[in-house]
Order: sequence, then C-alpha cells, then structure tokens
Amino acid sequence: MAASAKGRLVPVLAVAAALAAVLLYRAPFSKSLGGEGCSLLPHDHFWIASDRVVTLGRVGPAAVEVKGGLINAIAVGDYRNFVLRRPLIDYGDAVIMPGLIDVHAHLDEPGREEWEGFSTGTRAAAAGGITTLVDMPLNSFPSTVSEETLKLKLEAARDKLYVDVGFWGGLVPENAFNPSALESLLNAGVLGLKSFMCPSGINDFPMTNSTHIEEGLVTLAKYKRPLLIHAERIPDVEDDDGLDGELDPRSYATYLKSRPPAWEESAIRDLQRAMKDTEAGGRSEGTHIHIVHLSDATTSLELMKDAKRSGASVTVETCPHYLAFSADEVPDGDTRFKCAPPIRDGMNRENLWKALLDGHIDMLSSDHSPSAPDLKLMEEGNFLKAWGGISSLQFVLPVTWSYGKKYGITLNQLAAWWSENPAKLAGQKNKGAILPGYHADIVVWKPEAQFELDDSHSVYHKHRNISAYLGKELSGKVLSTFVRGNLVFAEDKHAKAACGVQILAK
Ligand SMILES: NC(=O)NC(NC(N)=O)C(=O)[O-]
Ligand SMILES: [Zn+2]
Ligand SMILES: [Zn+2]
Repeated sequence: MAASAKGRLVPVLAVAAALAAVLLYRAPFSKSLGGEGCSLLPHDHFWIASDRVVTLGRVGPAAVEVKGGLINAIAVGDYRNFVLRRPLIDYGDAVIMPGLIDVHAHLDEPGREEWEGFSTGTRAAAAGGITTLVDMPLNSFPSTVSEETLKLKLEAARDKLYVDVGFWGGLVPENAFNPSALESLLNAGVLGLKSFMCPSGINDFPMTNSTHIEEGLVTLAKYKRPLLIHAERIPDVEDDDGLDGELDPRSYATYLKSRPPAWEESAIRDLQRAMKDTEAGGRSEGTHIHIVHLSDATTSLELMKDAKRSGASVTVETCPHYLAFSADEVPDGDTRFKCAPPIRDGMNRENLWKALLDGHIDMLSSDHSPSAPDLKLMEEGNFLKAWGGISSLQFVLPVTWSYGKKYGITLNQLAAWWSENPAKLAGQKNKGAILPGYHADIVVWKPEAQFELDDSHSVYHKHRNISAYLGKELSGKVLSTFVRGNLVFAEDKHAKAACGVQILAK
C-alpha cells in the first residue's frame, strides 16, 4: 500500500464488529471516476480521518468514508476507537476541509498557453488544495464568447485537467443583444457569463455598458445562472486626480491614482437598475449578479450592502492580494503587484477584512491572471504599461490563513469563503462541503506549518518569477488534495494522469 502523506495507512483487519461510531448517513454508491494513474492511492473505497475535520458546521475528530468518488459516510468522534472495514489514512492533527473552489482564474488556453495553460494551472491548483476551478472567458484566444469558441476551449482542455474545471462565457457587445447567440453559449454548458465595464486589456473581449448587461440578464434569467462583472467604469466626469504633469510610471502611487475607487463606485452605480431587475418580481428575476474582485471598501461596498438589503440577488468576492498587501507596501517598479482594480491603502485592507468577517463580502477567489513574464515589464517597472494581474493560484490558502489569523478567522469561515459559497455561485450542488453524497473533493493541510516561499519551494504555475508572494513567510502547508476521491496531490507529487472533469451546466 502506498504510504500517504503525513498519515499512516493503517492495515485494518476486516472484522464483523459493528462500527463503534454512529454512521450519519450512507450515500448511494456512485461509479468511481478514477482510472489508471488518476490517484496516488490504490483504492477507491477508504477512510480518511483527523482530529480537525471541518464538516456539519463544526471542527473536530471524525472519519470520512470515501467510496467511488463520493463521500459515503461521516463518523463523528474519536476515530481511533472506530473499527473501520476499509483502509484508513490517519492524518493526525491536520485539518481535513472541503477542497477550495476558485471561481475566478484565467488559464489562458487555447491561444496563450505561454501565459499559463490548463496543465500547469490545474497542477498548481491541486498543489494548493483547489479541487475545482472556473476558468474565465478571456486571456485565452479566442475569448469564450460563443458555442464555437467554447468548443475550442473544451478541446484544448482535453486530458489536461488535474482538478475539475468549469467555464464562464463572455457577455460582450456582439452577443448581449442576441439572445439566440447567448442561449447557444449557455446551452453548450458555461456555468454563467462574465463581463467587463471597462477595457479588459484583451482586444477580442470588449467592454459592456449597463444596457448590454440589462439585456444579457434577461436571457440569463431563463437559465438561473449568474453574471460576473468586473465593476470598474470610467466616470463620465473624472475628478482632477492630479495625474497631469510629470507622471512617474514606476511609482505605484501613479498607478493607484489612475484607477481611483470612483471607478468601482461608478460601475456599481451604473448597475443599480440591473441589480433591481434581479429582485423578486424583477425583469430578470432568477438570475444573479456577482461583483468580482472588489477592492474599494468604501462607497462601492456600501452600495453593494444597500443592494443586498433591498433584495437584489447579488454577491461580492474579493481576493487574497487585497487582504494581504497595502499600497504603501508595494515597491515602486514592482509590477508583480499590478492588478485592476488596484491594491489600495491599509485602511481599505482593514475594511475589506471587516466586510469579509461580517458577511458583506461573500467569498474569495484567486483572480489568478498571469502573463508571459516579459509583459510584466519587470526591468522597466512601468506600472502604466505592464500587464495587470496577480499570479497566485497555488498559494491562496496559506495566504488567506497567514494574513487572516490576526483577525481571528476560523476554519469554518475559510470553508464558507473558499468552498460553500463559491459552489453556490457556480451552481455545484454536490461540491463545496464534506457531506454524504457530495464529491470527495478534500484538502488536507497543516495551518501551523510555516514556510518561506523561496527558490527551494516547488511552484507549479508556469512562471514563478512573476508571483507577488515569492519571498513571503507563509503558514499553512497543503499535505494532500483529493478530487472526487482521487488523491491528485500529496508530498509534492501529482497523480500521473490528468483526470479532472470538464464541468458543463445542463
Ligand atoms: N484580462 C484580465 O485578466 N484582467 C484581470 N486583471 C486584473 N485583475 O488585474 C481581471 O481580472 O480584470
Ligand atoms: Zn477583472
Ligand atoms: Zn480576472
């Protein structure tokens, strides 16, 4: 039997004795999706256990039975006394948690594999405890804005997925007023749509305005799928931001001033009618608006709270880089930290943490948006011309934990922000929690394990040198990652075969 990471595979005598634990439930047997090389384990029916299992709203000792890719039973209590009739992987005091679901990643394939690609991107995800990714419709070429371009993406992804991957489609001016084009894209299986209210930096992914969005939502409502929005909009009348005169493109302050909170606020004010349409009885009742990577924790956040209070079906995400870093910590010229909207000041970071802890921000995502290193202009350090996007995918769990500990975040909150709520947004009813009948998508990790993200640390996404986290001291080491019961990553090793599933909405 293969030794598992950190745990001991306990040879378990098959005895007739009844289980000492109370079995909560037995899910119907499901065919195992594992195949040759899909898993580092030679079993598809086994137990995993630890003293800190995050399930049923609590954290404590339990054993989780995995059978045919599903969670078959959960035995709560001190599992050391249980008589289990299957191999047990005992992870001791490690945390067993639902695998992370990252609803916002740019994998850039087809067309820009040199930026990331499905194989390296999903290997990085597996190494980071992410068990499901939802790929964005842009930065690949062509952008995923039609049934045909989705087919190209699915073809490109074939046999390259180490974790499960879903796909967002693009809402762009060319399809926003064309319900049949949007319906073909939705019928082809995208989990929802994504639009930008400002230039995206990608030529074949043009921005939309509120009219495009309001029309697109009417079609989306029939499918009850969400619209994700990059909510930055250049205000009709811009304040004098003191940007004229000599600009120092290497200064982070110059970049920060170029994309003030007013851009986020202008977009969200422009979305008021669209958000009202999502209310019960509204024109687009049944659909949902999700604001991606909120950075402005002042007026924009207040406007989103108001929308929620008035019954709009809306959610908000932010990203670890907005919670970890503040503007004054970004060195001039270090374009690894360039993203849109920008990382703002320390007070804003505090307010983002408060909003997340208070539930006004619903979930986290990586917004992993790498590029080929030369586009980051790291020698020149020109913030105004460099590619905007943070490369982070593999480290979002230790980053959230490392920077969140001082705010007293809990393992249950982590599971809500990274698994339960993202699963709802992506329409994945059997992912996002450790419950019988759910996919056995699980991350095992040690929050206390400290490490420096230095050159000796294995980094699986394509370009380690553009990662904003390099050099940081982090805590929280991923030991094992299971995707539908397949042990896809353990002890810095990946399963041989890429057996992740392409998740298509029905
Ligand atoms: N085209 C992009 O990937 N843009 C991304 N860039 C960022 N966030 O800086 C984004 O998500 O907006
Ligand atoms: Zn964006
Ligand atoms: Zn993005």
